[in-house]
Amino acid sequence: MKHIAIYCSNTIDKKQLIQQIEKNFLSPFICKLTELQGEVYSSITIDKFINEAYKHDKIFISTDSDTTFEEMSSGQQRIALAKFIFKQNPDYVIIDDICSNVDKQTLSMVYKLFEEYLNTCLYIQIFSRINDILPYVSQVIEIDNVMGISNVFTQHEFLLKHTLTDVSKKNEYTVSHLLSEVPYFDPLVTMQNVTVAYRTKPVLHKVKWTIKAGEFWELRGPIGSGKSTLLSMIIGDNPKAYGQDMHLFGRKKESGESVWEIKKHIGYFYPKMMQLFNRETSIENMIISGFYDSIGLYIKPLDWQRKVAKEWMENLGIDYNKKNFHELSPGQQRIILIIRAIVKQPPLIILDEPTVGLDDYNISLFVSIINAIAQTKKIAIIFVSHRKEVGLQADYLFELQPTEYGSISKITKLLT
Ligand SMILES: Nc1ncnc2c1ncn2[C@@H]1O[C@H](COP(=O)(O)OP(=O)(O)OP(=O)(O)O)[C@@H](O)[C@H]1O
Repeated sequence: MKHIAIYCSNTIDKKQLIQQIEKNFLSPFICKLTELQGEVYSSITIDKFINEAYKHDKIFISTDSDTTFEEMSSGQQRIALAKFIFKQNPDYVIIDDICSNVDKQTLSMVYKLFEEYLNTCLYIQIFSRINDILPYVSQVIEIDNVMGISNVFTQHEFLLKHTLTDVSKKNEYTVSHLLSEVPYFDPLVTMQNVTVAYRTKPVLHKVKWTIKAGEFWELRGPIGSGKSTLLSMIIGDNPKAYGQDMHLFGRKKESGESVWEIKKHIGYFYPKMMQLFNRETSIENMIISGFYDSIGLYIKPLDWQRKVAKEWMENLGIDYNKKNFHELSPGQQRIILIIRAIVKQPPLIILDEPTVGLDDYNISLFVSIINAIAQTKKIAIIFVSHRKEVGLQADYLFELQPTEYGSISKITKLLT
């Protein structure tokens, strides 16, 4: 079987690309796919199944446990999708962004599963990070930003070209001039013996965490270990936070604060946010909505807010030349949403898997933005990723380690 890969930047609309592939976009290189049975391993498929399940009240992917597909963590959904795909006996699988959302151990399980069908199933990989290329891909097709084929390589030629070119073009920023007064709390967050279970399933066990002003934290843990659960309790979106020993921004939890009072002090990004934007909004308004903690802007922006948004975009060299947020690719949208999280200069920024779907260039852009903010020591950052992003200079590592009672926490000071 001659497996093939498409290398593209994150400006490409993957949904459209997948549709094109299904309609024989690659027919000069592989057999006609329209006559074959195909599946798509992608977060796009996961979102589609979840939407369909809500709309039709129907289960598309059943699970082995009593957790539904929608309730699963993003990594758990990835494995469930991979298993589901091979049960359909596909002739081909389009594999989009194979390394995202899973920890190392789970990724090797996914690799193994794909390797099992290597000789009977055709793989078409879509990737945006050079190191993600699957070893058994023989041909690589590079496409440009308008989905035209710009180069065709063997894997060896492709790797040779990209190791010779410096893909991680270094971006160096200073942002201290963009940050004026950041509200100061000491500490910002404390958690004592936080213990959470969903139905009978323990998730967090006696977790302790103190986050002080200006600290940069990396939060890691295997899939399903409770990272998003923990963050949603800080953000104020999870009812499990009630009854816990938590102090947020100088106040004990449940001392009469509203969710909006908490959100005022936090800028955040989490992957599911991408699905919440269903109105047409300009890029500028999307950034400014960060001042209001709304998703999209529903009132006229003030002049000073427009000025701040413009300064951030200019400082970071963002010129997508398009006015509508929806016209951007998911990768570009992520960068805009990260600026949206920063723009109000909150004392705490929470970024849950912000680099998923970004290409090598935008990862390096992201790393520089975050390092520049961290260096000001004014804003605390919590960054979650299964991948170690080269160059990111966190001060502390907060790890969740699963046990039979739920995940326990471990803190390590990092040497940067
Ligand atoms: N609403 C819910 N109902 C039932 N179980 C849930 C719910 N939300 C989360 N869970 C379960 O809690 C556990 C922790 O999920 P969480 O999303 O916090 O993990 P995570 O560490 O962020 O995982 P990942 O790295 O895969 O994103 C998972 O086993 C998940 O299935």
